[in-house]
Amino acid sequence: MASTGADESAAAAQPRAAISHVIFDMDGLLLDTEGFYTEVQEKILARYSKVFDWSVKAKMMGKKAIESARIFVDEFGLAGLLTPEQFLEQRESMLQALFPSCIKLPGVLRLVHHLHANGIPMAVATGSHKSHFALKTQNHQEMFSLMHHVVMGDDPEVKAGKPSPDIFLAAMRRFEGNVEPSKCLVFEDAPSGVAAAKIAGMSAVMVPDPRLDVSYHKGADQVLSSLLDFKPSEWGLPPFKE
Ligand SMILES: O=P(O)(O)OC[C@H](O)CO
Ligand SMILES: [Mg+2]
Repeated sequence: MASTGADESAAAAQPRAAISHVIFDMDGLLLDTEGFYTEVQEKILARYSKVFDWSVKAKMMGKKAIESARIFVDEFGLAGLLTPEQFLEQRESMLQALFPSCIKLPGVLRLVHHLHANGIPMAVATGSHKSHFALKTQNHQEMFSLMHHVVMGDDPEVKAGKPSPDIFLAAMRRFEGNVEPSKCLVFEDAPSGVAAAKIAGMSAVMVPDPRLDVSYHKGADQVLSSLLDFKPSEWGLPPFKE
């Protein structure tokens, strides 16, 4: 159930941190796109009589395309049968057909509108590259227009993908004023994303897929089953009013 202002009064007394800026991951956090990656990977694996495995997906999530492609080939024992580049080529048309139909995850709109209405600057930091970002967000323009900026995986400042802190530090630097990492709260679904946020010196709320083993939750400051469970006042942010 959605939290109320009354529910949050105790948390507000002693927040976990004094957050002033919020950075959202996109795939699997704002938008329900991770299932598309899984579906396509299963199809490609079937061509080689291999079976999808969540422990490999856990390593691929959140990374730049070529980084996750290398993990896919290595971890599924496809070296010699398929190169990372061929994997990306094989999946491309399937992903392009699926991305435009993606929907927002539960609680996303409520939280984004709430933070925007309260003047909390927000950004997106996604491992996704420009062309995939455009396909995924084409039906969600209104929400993304509320973000101060977006940093993508193919941005020149993002030398390495998550768990490198590059993308979150770039996102932080592009806010107005001098923003400290300790004032930034990152929302992530991927283990590599949580690690990147923590290495950057930020707080991390993880909203993992329930199929991800709990051992991957470690490192997150808070783990929620849905953004509907997020209580802003626990982080020094204005509480929900409804
Ligand atoms: O989770 P994101 O938004 O960093 O995206 C990364 C990949 O595109 C999908 O795992
Ligand atoms: Mg993600």
